[in-house]
Amino acid sequence: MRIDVVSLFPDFVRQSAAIGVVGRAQQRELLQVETWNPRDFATDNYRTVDGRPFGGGPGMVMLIDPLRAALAAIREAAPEPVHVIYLSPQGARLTQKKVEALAGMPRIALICGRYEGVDERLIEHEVDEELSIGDYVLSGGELGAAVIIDAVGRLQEGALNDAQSAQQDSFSDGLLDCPHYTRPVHHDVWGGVPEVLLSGDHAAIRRWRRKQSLGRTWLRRPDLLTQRALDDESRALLDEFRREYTR
Ligand SMILES: NC(=O)c1ccc(NCc2ccccc2N2CCOCC2)nc1
Repeated sequence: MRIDVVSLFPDFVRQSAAIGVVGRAQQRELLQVETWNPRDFATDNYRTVDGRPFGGGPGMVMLIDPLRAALAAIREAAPEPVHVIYLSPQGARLTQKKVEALAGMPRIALICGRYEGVDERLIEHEVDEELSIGDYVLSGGELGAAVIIDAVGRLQEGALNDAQSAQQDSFSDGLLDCPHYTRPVHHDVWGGVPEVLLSGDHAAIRRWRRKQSLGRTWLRRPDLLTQRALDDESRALLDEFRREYTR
């Protein structure tokens, strides 16, 4: 999968994508991240990329043409069609479901706005999808781009090892994760570890973990539960958790 990023701060995007699982996915050529600076496509001597807003008001707006020229170069750089995404507070909330859809695409381009954003005509004519990583304001779209690169990059076939993809499974079915423990089995300040995890009874451990995921989702994010039907076994486990919890 190829991801092209339009940003006035290409180093930030490149460096954040060069570490960890995503960096390794790039080394293995499971993922390719390229950055494009609109300033390199500005035609005036001052390499201008922003303009004063029509209608007045504070701040500046990113000009159409440097962004349009960067997108043309991106399209030119490889044959596959490009799905163009604009990161902004006005976008649809990014979810794991959306991440999985994006991860299946051959190419996406991410436009990172700075200043007060970009000229609306660029969005109308060049952007396929506007996405937000959450209901808060950032100084630029680059952190959103880094989030998408990570979430999508780690889903590329072969990016995660077996342990990591197992971890992925517990999240990807729309529930919160269960608690995790490691040594010491008894911490002198914070006590012990749930007995079942030391039992070696793998069926019971699986059951306990599923029950914890369901219970935590019910306690912390009940909205996630309304979005998915539970099978009979899960329903029974959650009822058991709820009975124990309210006792
Ligand atoms: N939630 C998100 O995904 C998110 C994304 C970007 C972003 N900022 C860059 C930006 C991009 C587009 C439009 C406006 C702006 N902003 C510029 C600075 O002023 C506020 C508006 N902020 C939050």
